[in-house]
Amino acid sequence: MSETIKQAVMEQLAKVKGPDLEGDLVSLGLVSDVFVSDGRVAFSITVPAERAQELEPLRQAAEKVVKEVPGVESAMVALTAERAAGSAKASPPPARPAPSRAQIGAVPPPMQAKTAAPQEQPGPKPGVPGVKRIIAVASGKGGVGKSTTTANLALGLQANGLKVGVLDADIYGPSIPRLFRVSGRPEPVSGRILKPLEGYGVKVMSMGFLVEEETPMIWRGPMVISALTQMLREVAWGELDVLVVDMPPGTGDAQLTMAQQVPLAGAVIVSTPQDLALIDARKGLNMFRRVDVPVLGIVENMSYFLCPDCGGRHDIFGHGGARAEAEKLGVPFLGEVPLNMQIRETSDAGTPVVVSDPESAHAAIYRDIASKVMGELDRYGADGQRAAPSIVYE
Ligand SMILES: Nc1ncnc2c1ncn2[C@@H]1O[C@H](COP(=O)(O)OP(=O)(O)OP(=O)(O)O)[C@@H](O)[C@H]1O
Repeated sequence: MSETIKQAVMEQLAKVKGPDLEGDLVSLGLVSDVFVSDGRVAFSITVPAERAQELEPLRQAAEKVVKEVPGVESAMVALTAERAAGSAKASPPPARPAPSRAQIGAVPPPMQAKTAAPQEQPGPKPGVPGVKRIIAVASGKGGVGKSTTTANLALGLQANGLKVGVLDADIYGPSIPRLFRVSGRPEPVSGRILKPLEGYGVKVMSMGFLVEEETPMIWRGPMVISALTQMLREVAWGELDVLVVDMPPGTGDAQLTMAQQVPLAGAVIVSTPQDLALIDARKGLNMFRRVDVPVLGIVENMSYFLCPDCGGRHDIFGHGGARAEAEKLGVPFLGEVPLNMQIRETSDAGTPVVVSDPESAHAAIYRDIASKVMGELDRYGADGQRAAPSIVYE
């Protein structure tokens, strides 16, 4: 069945003209392997990185024709950049005679990824040697302070005596390099294995190290998943008590597949108190429950505003929503972080408050959240499977 669909998909794609309206996507060799699973189709089209935005209509056209194939329920089409080996910049794709595996744009040769089918196989998830626990920090939508929380939580765990690493999987806007003030390219230690960079004693690996800043964030779907698995498994993490994964915001297919493929011991959901963010947070919660990953709790970020002038506390976003929601949903409430200039300035300057002002009340809040996360982790096995809640709330 899936072979028939695959063939029909290729036939449809052969009707779509290439980026310069010469030839078609298939004969130009721009289509990656096509993955088919339960009516879900995923593939990528290779384009020059600098033309990604301009070629969005091409992506949409390909998606549209593929959805017309009988038996196809959804199509995940990604534009990926191809680059010359050893070069950081994407180069125009050479015409190829036949469809070939697409390469991940801007990934240096040791990281070049094989494509992987999203959601095709849950299978056993092997752990990462030396890493005791992997946890995800997620948010239902962007801009809620997920990366700021990831960085300060990781540093809080370290302040509580743990050996910690951070894997920045937020491909849409990797902010971990900035938060830890680390840059450069990870060097290979042996073969394909890369050495993570280090900031404030925390080992850090990020998609941001592997792409040029100006490279459009066009990595989506299956490409991203395989890059993520390689960042997990082809990085010399060494001995870690906890590896904290900063997930991309949202609850789409890419996030679900990540949640499925990474051997997670648990997930922390970051939300602002607004209703909308909470609805999104609830979606995030359900996403992890669907794949049997325990939700370790919810952090309410930008919970309230302490006025530096009058000293008054202002619940500008209607504080308390996340605590009530957590109680309703039966997940731990990990703490509330105020909307605060110091948190913002220290994050944006790459000196998160837990390290730059450890005596401050804000640093204490993050350490407390870290302690609660540790307490929750103790309740589950390293694979997060034992005693994972199975109820999905709608
Ligand atoms: N508690 C806070 N008080 C003040 N500013 C904050 C707080 N938390 C985060 N910020 C600021 O909000 C902005 C967004 O934060 P951050 O990048 O952590 O969010 P995010 O959810 O990871 O965003 P994205 O989804 O876009 O990656 C940053 O400028 C950060 O400094």
